Amino acid sequence: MPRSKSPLALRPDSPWFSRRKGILSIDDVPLDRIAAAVGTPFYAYSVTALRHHYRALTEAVAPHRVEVCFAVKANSNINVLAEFAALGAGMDIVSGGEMARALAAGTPAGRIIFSGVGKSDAEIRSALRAGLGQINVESPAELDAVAAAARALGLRAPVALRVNPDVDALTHAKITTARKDSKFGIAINEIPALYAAAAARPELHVVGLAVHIGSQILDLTPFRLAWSAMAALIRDLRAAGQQVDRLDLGGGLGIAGAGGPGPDLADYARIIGQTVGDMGLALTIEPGRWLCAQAGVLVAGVHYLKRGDGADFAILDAAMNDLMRPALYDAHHPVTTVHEPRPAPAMPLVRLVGPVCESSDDFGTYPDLGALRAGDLLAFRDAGAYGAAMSSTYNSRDLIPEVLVEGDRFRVIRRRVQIRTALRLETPGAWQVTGAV
Ligand SMILES: Cc1ncc(COP(=O)(O)O)c(C=O)c1O
Ligand SMILES: N[C@@H](CCCC[NH3+])C(=O)O
Repeated sequence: MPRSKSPLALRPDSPWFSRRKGILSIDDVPLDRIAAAVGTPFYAYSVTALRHHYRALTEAVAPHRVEVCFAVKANSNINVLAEFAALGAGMDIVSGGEMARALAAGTPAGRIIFSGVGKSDAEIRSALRAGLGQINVESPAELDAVAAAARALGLRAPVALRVNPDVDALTHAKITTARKDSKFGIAINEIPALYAAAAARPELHVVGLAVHIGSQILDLTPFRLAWSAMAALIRDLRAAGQQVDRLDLGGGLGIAGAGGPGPDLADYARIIGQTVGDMGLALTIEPGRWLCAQAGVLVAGVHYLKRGDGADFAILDAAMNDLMRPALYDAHHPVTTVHEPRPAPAMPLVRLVGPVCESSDDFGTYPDLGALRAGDLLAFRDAGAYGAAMSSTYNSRDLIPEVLVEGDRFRVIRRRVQIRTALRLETPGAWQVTGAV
């Protein structure tokens, strides 16, 4: 994960975050006003930023006629999905739950792609019944399961085979997905035989191939390698008489930290054009992070300050269950004080931690937040992707609110999910007797 060098700097590429009368605002809404309305911690997303990112990416890839399917896992709030659906996005999903969300958000079934390595029979059946546009199959066993479900339903399943091209995405080891030892996809040398076998099955409509090499990719070279390998594979398949109409290029485009620019969209689009652009393929990309990360913040309150060894602790009301990327991937999110930073005689080192009983409930050390006081609000930037979507109720903590901001208005799109409500839902069942002892 890239580490931010200058967390106080407001990025010039983020016009939706600015200081208004000294208070950090998202679009035209000061973050302390949202805090007063919903309490802290909370997530807030700028609709303007979501739209900006969607339009910038679709325009960049438009010359190559690429369909954009938002990876729902990055931010699965139905209201966020509805914004993308209204802009014309398709969706990339990985579970029955995500399918329900994508459909509820208004995405046409035919524009939904079902990815993922372990789809259940029930999920496959509902995908077929709903008429999803494409099921990306990740193993011969899963291909059999899809064929069996299609046969039972009397339908023809539109499938693509997900290829593992053995390419290192040069990202964090935990989010690289296409090295030889990865659980994802089917080894590239196994594809020709499997493709031919699948194409011969009447209950399958083999539309083409898919690939996804990892996430938070900043160096575009691995994309070039993977997509070139896909182009060569498709040429071989066609030479062997197979029909390959579609290629799903996956997601993975990374965002930069506050310190520097992210990958260049024009370069990304150029690589698509140079590798697979002139093969008469219907192309798709599945971006998640790039479309929504920079549109969102997590706002946390400083609860206590405490002397520490080397750095003082600021104990926040947000924790690893709200934003787990630092604990999981050592990710470092830029942090900005919502108020103007207070000058301090020497800029203190502050370690931002949460209340959860784990030492890894630690957001990292920040050198220049100024003098903090209890009650201050801090904004964790780049939190619009894999923030709320990955949150949990660990330590029986409530799921926190999410807020959508547009211009000078905001609306709550997820209320605080109280553990008390969850308790009511977890009514104990009777023990089942499973056999004689
Ligand atoms: C199959 C697939 N598509 C798309 C994505 C979205 O990735 P990102 O958010 O990095 O664009 C992922 C997540 O890594 C994925 O597994
Ligand atoms: N969840 C990860 C990325 C993995 C995406 C899913 N394959 C993140 O926050 O960076």
